[in-house]
Amino acid sequence: MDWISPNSRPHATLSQLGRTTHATEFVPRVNSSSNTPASPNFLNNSFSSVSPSATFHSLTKKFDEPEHISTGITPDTQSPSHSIASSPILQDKLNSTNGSGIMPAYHENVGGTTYFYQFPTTTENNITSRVGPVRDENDTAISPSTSNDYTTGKPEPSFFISDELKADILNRNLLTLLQPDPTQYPDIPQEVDSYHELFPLEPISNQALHKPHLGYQASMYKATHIKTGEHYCLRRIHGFRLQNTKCMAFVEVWKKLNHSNIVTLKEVFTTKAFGDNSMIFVYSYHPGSETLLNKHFSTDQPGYSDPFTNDVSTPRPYSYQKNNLIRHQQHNKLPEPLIWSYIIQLTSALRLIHSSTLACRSLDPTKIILTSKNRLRLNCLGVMDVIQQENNSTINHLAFIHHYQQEDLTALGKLVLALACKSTVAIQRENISTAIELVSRSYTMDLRNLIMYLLTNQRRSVTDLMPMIGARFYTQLDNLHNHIEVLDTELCKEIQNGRLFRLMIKLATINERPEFNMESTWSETGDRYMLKLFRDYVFHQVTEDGQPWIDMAHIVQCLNKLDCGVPEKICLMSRDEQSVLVVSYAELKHCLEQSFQEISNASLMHHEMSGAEDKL
Ligand SMILES: Nc1ncnc2c1ncn2[C@@H]1O[C@H](COP(=O)(O)OP(=O)(O)OP(=O)(O)O)[C@@H](O)[C@H]1O
Repeated sequence: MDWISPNSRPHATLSQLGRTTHATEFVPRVNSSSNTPASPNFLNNSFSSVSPSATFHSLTKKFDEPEHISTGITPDTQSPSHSIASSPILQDKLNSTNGSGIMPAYHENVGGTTYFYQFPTTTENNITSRVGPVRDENDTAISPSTSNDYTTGKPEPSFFISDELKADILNRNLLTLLQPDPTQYPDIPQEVDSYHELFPLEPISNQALHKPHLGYQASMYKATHIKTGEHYCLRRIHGFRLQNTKCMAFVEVWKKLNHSNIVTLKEVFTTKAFGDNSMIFVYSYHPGSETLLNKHFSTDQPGYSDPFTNDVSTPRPYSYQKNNLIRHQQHNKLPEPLIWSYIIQLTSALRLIHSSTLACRSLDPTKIILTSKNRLRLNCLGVMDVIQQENNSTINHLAFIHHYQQEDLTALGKLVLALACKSTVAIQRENISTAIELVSRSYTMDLRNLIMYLLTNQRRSVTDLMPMIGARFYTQLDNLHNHIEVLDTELCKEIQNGRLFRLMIKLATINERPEFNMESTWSETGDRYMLKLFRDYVFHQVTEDGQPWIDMAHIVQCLNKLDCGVPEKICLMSRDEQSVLVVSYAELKHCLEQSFQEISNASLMHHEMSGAEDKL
């Protein structure tokens, strides 16, 4: 560190000054005052190690290759003057040295050859306009991942998570945090067992006639666990009185099932909180999910109509109906890879269920939920076991498991047929042969054979389906791995951002702290003064005409270098321009750690707040 104007840095200690290493590496001349120890040849000297690309193209490069900066593990430590090039404050000062407003020339010796460079004029080199897009504070302009690079088809690199993923995550967070309006839902209890903040996931009215579980009415709520704050999905079976606890044996087995295509059952209990005897099944909550019925068979979707539904008011000849079906199928059919993806996920879940001596027993489009990227999960598992055990307590349901498993496979066949015809009516007995014919016309024989196997064979097993799926399994696996890779890349970015965020917490905790240890000027003196100037250097740069200059690349690069504590030196200037410090990132890092440690220790001592430092 070089101390250029001592009078404006009151409390610098000798030891701090003594930490200075190889200070002559970069000695800027900020003004021409006689007490400045800089050499008259400073401009030439100071840029002697600059490579042209690192100077003139630094900003462009940063935007071209932001990943290098955001990862920042090995920041460029070779070009101290890079800091000057990217600092309009210093450029301003350097401009003023020749009074012409044009940056002076400098030269560089590379392998014995001297290259001469001249800074572009201010208008050409208008930093603000060069970095114009970054001025969007919502980072939309600096995170070009929103827009694809249409020439290459690849998303442009960004410092931040992609907009699509961000929107998906934010949407899920939003749905998770939704709070019920008590005036809108006065009948919903405040608390149900260990859960509160119940929020209905479907309209509650008009449900009295809708009895999806063997004649029992059901409703679905999002809820928060009182103790853990975690979110769950409560399926309430209305008016259900549990007489014996035999069924709990099933519940225990279901609770142990953990599979990526199953909505996990957490617990089951009875309650009178709703004013009746209700049975509550607690499931994991998957925000933003919709049922398969809603996704592919809902008449609410614009343009959807079930092709197998006849208009009874205008009867048509059979040939007309058939042609109509074929035409409809050609225009509306689901892509075959999507159907196979569903088959793979469903059979994967069924495989685990059946091998656990259980049966799904509710394999229909209302009991399958979908989240983004066509992730499918079997829902409401265990409900049928509990209800049926209660209704027929004398029957040994375990003995019927094989039969139920066969029913699952028939249900799977019907579901695949319904998907392939995009019709829930297609699976009615009178429509099945037409539906199969449609599938033969529109899809591969493999799909038809799978449906036929499931709908016609007597003794079937889910493992028999694996050879029929065949190499499509590899495609599914490949897609998943590719998706994991995308998420991994996004996660890497956010890890780096988290690292910089922790660094900024430290800086912000120290900067402008009004009083510490009875010292009112603590944050303005000693090591902290350097950090204050550094904060200005990173965040408060202005252009020559005093306009704010915001360059994400500059900010990220500076923070990365600080985090690494590289030996590169930068020139910090006070706002009154009376003092200039030449200091290395290593020294700044040391100051930051020491100052934060001081605050952290005091905080622990006085408030017994644990682990602020460890967490950071
Ligand atoms: N585990 C869950 N996590 C998040 N949302 C869920 C979950 N289970 C269901 N949902 C959502 O709750 C809503 C209602 O689910 P429900 O199972 O009651 O569907 P439904 O079509 O009304 O079926 P039913 O005829 O059985 O009532 C659906 O929008 C569904 O996506």
